[in-house]
Amino acid sequence: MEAKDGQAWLGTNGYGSRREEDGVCHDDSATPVRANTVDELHSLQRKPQVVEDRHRLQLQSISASLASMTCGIGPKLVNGDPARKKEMAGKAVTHHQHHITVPTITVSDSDLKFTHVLYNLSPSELYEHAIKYEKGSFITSSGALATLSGAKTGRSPRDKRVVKDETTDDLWWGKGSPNIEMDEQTFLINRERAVDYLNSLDKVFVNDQFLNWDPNNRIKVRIISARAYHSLFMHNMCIRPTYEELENFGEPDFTIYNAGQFPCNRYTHYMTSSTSIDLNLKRREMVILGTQYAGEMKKGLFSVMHYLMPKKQILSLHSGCNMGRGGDVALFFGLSGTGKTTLSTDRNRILIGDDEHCWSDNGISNIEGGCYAKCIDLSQEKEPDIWDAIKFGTVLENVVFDEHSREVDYTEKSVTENTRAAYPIEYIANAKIPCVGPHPKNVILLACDAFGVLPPVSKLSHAQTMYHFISGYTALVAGTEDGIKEPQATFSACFGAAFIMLHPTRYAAMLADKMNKHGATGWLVNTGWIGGSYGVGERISLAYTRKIIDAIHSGELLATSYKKTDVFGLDIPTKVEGVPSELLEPINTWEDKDSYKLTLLKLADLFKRNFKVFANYKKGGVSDLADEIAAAGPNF
Ligand SMILES: Nc1ncnc2c1ncn2[C@@H]1O[C@H](COP(=O)(O)OP(=O)(O)OP(=O)(O)O)[C@@H](O)[C@H]1O
Ligand SMILES: O=C([O-])CC(=O)C(=O)O
Ligand SMILES: [Ca+2]
Ligand SMILES: [Mn+2]
Repeated sequence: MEAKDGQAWLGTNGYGSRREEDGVCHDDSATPVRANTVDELHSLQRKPQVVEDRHRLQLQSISASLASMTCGIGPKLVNGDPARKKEMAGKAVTHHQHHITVPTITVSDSDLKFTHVLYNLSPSELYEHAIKYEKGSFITSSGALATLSGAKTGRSPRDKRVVKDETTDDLWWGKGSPNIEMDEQTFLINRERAVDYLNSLDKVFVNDQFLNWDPNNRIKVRIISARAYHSLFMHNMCIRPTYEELENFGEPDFTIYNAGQFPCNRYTHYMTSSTSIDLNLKRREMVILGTQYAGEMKKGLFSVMHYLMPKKQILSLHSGCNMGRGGDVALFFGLSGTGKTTLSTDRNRILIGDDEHCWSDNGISNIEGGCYAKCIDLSQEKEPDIWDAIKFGTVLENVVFDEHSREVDYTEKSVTENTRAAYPIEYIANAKIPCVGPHPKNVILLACDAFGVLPPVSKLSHAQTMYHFISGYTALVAGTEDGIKEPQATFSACFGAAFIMLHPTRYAAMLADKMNKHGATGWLVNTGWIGGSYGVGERISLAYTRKIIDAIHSGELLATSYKKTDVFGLDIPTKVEGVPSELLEPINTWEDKDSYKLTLLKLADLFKRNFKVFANYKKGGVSDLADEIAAAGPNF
């Protein structure tokens, strides 16, 4: 048989044939190919890569990002891959191993050592890197990439620092604020430490992606990291650029240097541990040292949006969001673990996003391109859509699985209670792409009340909505923030004090204004305990909470009759379709009524004391509302 230029060999009849010789049947129906070795055969799998000017510009841009502050110019670039030494020829070469959409670039500070830059790799490539090089990375039975985040399995809010300079006067500083100051010089020391670390590696991953589905307010982000896990996580969580968008990406608006495997130097000023997450708004950069928990990148960028968006009169929100078939949009506010992801992911509705949104004059837009679901006790029966999203491409953090079958045991907490799945939003079957929607009709405040005294649902007046939004009460569920081992009552302004950059009243004023203007109704939903506090009672079933949420969406709860509670003065419905009526009033489910009353007063007192600092705050623009809002809290 003859080879025909560049064509695979075909059988004599062009299709392969069956011949009978010596009474033996030879099956040569398989089409032979022109290759003498496995390597040659392998090379036929790939399409040739063309190195274009634009790719050269991208390399230059990445080189500038990775430049040491003290050395001036950025590291030298060559194409290559650490596993393919022969390509380290010291110059840009056209090579056939890679498809054009996944250029592999090499960067170095010295001519002697090269650091390979792996630019916007695909999930398949990132899987291969993770499995080959990162201990604890495995493919689970459903196809997800199981990985370990190391010693930190939750965020470290006490290690967050924000550079204080002339541009950050309007930030929220001081008591209660998440913004712990650092100076520019110290930031540069940590930045240099991260850049030196990254440049010392054989390879780094670079993601160029977008945040915010609102095309007028989109920002370009670059994430430089050392692990395929981090790159795949951000691939899933940020908005993925199309080929054309990537070609025209240009310079990023914000850059993350994730050197999480490497600690900060505790002798450095402002450092109180070996972990540091440093935000510099003027330089538009973030440095991560001493934690590999990927949520730091996600929430670090969220903080940036909480700074940039309000400057444009756009409200940034720690909320989930979904939409009914009729176009009615609901927001789900709540702290970590209260149910934003679980309840916004709803078979009967269209998912706009599970965690971070913007509310502009044009409506709602998701900031992210993916979802980040808690996995503890996940079941196919209770959360079928999240279950189905855990497949090839999904990052599964810190889960425990069977060594042989690779079946995940979602009840296992031995690594952490904060097990997580990060998947692209289109893995949810009824996601809305692009992730935007009209102005919300319902604003649902979720609280996971470990005291068990808040009603499962109440309708809020305007002032009550503001009061509870500013209070941001919940019982923090174990594990999401480092060091918290069991549920405890907590207040977090705007249901996200760890991420907001301005004073809470600034966001509250914007929310009040938007809800007024667009006629949205506020609700308080307790997804926490009934029948007693944590330890005595139990968490309300997800099935009941879903019924309550259904009744809010359908309008059923607007039409029903209400009863006012003591102390908190909440309006509770007397009937909700599918939920036992006695459950709607907490005192009914408590055996020990005296204990209920004491607990109610205890919680009310905690609310009161927490709100004091806000009640007197006049700077934020809600001053005329302040008295009314303060009065909307508990009275006793
Ligand atoms: N009645 C309930 N309502 C909502 N969630 C419940 C309920 N009972 C149990 N859960 C569980 O509580 C958890 C809610 O977590 P979810 O991922 O929705 O939190 P989140 O608000 O999105 O937090 P984060 O901001 O950290 O992502 C899930 O594990 C869910 O299964
Ligand atoms: O940031 C995280 O680790 C998870 C999350 O969504 C939150 O805490 O709100
Ligand atoms: Ca979530
Ligand atoms: Mn969140």
